[in-house]
Amino acid sequence: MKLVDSHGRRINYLRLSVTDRCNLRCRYCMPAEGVEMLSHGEILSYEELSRIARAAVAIGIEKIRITGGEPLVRRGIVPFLAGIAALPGLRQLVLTTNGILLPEMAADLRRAGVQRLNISLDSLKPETFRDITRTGNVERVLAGIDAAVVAGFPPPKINMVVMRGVNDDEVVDFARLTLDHPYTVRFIEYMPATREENWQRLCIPAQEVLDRIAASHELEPVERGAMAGPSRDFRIRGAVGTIGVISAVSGHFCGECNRIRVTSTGMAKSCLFSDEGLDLKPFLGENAPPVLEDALRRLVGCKPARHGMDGEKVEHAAFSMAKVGG
Ligand SMILES: Nc1nc2c(ncn2[C@@H]2O[C@H](COP(=O)(O)OP(=O)(O)OP(=O)(O)O)[C@@H](O)[C@H]2O)c(=O)[nH]1
Ligand SMILES: C[S@@+](CC[C@H](N)C(=O)[O-])C[C@H]1O[C@@H](n2cnc3c(N)ncnc32)[C@H](O)[C@@H]1O
Ligand code: SF4
Ligand code: SF4
Repeated sequence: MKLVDSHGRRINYLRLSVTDRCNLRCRYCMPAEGVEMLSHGEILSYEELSRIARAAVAIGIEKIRITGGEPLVRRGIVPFLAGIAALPGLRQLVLTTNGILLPEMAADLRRAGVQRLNISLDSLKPETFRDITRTGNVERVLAGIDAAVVAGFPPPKINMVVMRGVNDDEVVDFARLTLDHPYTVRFIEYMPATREENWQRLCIPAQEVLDRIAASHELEPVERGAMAGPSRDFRIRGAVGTIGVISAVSGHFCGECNRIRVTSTGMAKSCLFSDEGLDLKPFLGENAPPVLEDALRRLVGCKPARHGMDGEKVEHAAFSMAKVGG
């Protein structure tokens, strides 16, 4: 079954957030203190999240990405993932993580049926990494990447949010990782989720990132795979891995958007930057699959054509990336 929105875009990808909690405190995602965590009662149970996933697949979703907060900090995540992986009709179950818990969990995730991992890593320098994440140890993430490969995952996608004056001096180092590792390293434009003053100062346009790499390495475009996300991909000539840019702010990719989101409290969002969500909680009763499916179809029906951001202005209300799941 094909799910198409009112702008003619095929919607086949659900980003499902399972928690707002996290074992890091990245500066661009969470404030240092005073983060209001949701209570257990507010967070959907695994049974409820599974019902949403089932309904989504029933109406045409083929790829589910589990995100958070940090999805691996929620207790019981492995059996939940195994249940989602077994949904008939689902073609891809993938997960985005900060990698901190992968050394212990990678093998179990693979056994549960997760097909691919995207791992966030913003610096290879221990001090810069700690500064960005406020608490993190980069060695844990590097060990997590190794553990994922040993567990049999395909080479991970590594997500780096590029911030001027913070970690942009490492762009070429990250790109060079792909010379002898089969990773896909993706450079993400910093997004003004919280609408902070002077966000433009931090945000480096994807084209500038590409130009910096191209100054010392020849880049060739790479074809987009089926159900590809927003990344535009390239290869340094002769490299075993690839690089990608996610130009969330500048050259936006909304025309090819294929996704919807559901937060861990059951708020469905038709766009990352939508101010309104559709509360799915009233539709989560045990005997309500058709109502839930209808609600998700309605959500797809009101998906906006694009976000209201450009390099100068921001139209959305401030929101927490950790609550929405990126
Ligand atoms: N503006 C915008 N940014 C997005 C969207 N989807 C993902 N991103 C951002 O892209 C970055 C990487 O996201 P991932 O969780 O790795 O997911 P993805 O890029 O869809 O992954 P693939 O399916 O592997 O291509 C994060 O910073 C996300 O916030 C989107 O629909 N709109
Ligand atoms: C919210 S996190 C959730 C999953 C997991 N905790 C992680 O960090 O990979 C999902 C993605 O959103 C990205 N993200 C969060 N805040 C962002 C921002 N302000 N601009 C760009 N990307 C952001 C993160 O770098 C990460 O790749
Ligand atoms: S980006 Fe991911 S790891 Fe960093 S604080 Fe947000 S949820 Fe946690
Ligand atoms: S900003 Fe909204 S419409 Fe654009 S790609 Fe992201 S979710 Fe889709």
